[in-house]
Amino acid sequence: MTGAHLVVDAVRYQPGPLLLDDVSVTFPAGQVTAVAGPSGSGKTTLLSVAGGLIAPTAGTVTYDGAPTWRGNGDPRPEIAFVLQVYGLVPILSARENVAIALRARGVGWVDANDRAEAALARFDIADLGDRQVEELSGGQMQRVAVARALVVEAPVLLADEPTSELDQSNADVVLDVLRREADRGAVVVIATHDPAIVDAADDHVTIDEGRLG
Ligand SMILES: Nc1ncnc2c1ncn2[C@@H]1O[C@H](COP(=O)(O)OP(=O)(O)OP(=O)(O)O)[C@@H](O)[C@H]1O
Repeated sequence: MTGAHLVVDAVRYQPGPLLLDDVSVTFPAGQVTAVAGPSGSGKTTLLSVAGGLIAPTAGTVTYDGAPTWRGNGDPRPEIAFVLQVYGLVPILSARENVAIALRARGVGWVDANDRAEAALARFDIADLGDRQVEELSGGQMQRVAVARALVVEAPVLLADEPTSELDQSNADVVLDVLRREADRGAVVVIATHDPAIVDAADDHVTIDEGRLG
């Protein structure tokens, strides 16, 4: 763990409409930071630019001294996401969906499967490992997506509404695991409109109409 911060500096994102307007924020290592704001305020857009999925129109995002945008929308291996639309492969099993995140980072099949199984167990869905993701409920899919992001032990974790489909006890498990990721030194950012998550975070920033408040 490097302990580097994720630094968003004077970012504008304007694919047509102005969606991020002069946003500067540092997401520190070892801390859970909430990005709070109403629906449509720009939380997903900020996480996407911060994590290097889309290029800023102006300004920079850097992690450990290098830009997160690599020119093609492929995130750096140090950055893991829980996306709102999950990004799971519907015809693969829950375990395979988690294991491919490790396979993409060079982990062998046997090890990847074992670690995927353990990650599913953390979220109480080990029994669903063989099920195709398209057969799962929304909340079960969300836990597979969280397990996939967590299993790679990335130093940067960007989670977009990671508990929106979960009941309170499963939401508590996910928040607890994200907290532990920060405790081991990761940058953890959670986009949310849930005041309870904002309260549980170490710090928060507020976004409205693409501007930080
Ligand atoms: N590529 C795009 N082109 C034009 N408008 C866009 C594009 N992407 C997002 N938007 C708009 O930008 C605004 C911010 O969207 P974003 O998804 O970042 O909001 P959000 O805060 O994450 O909302 P929610 O809480 O509903 O997920 C919205 O009005 C959305 O419709």
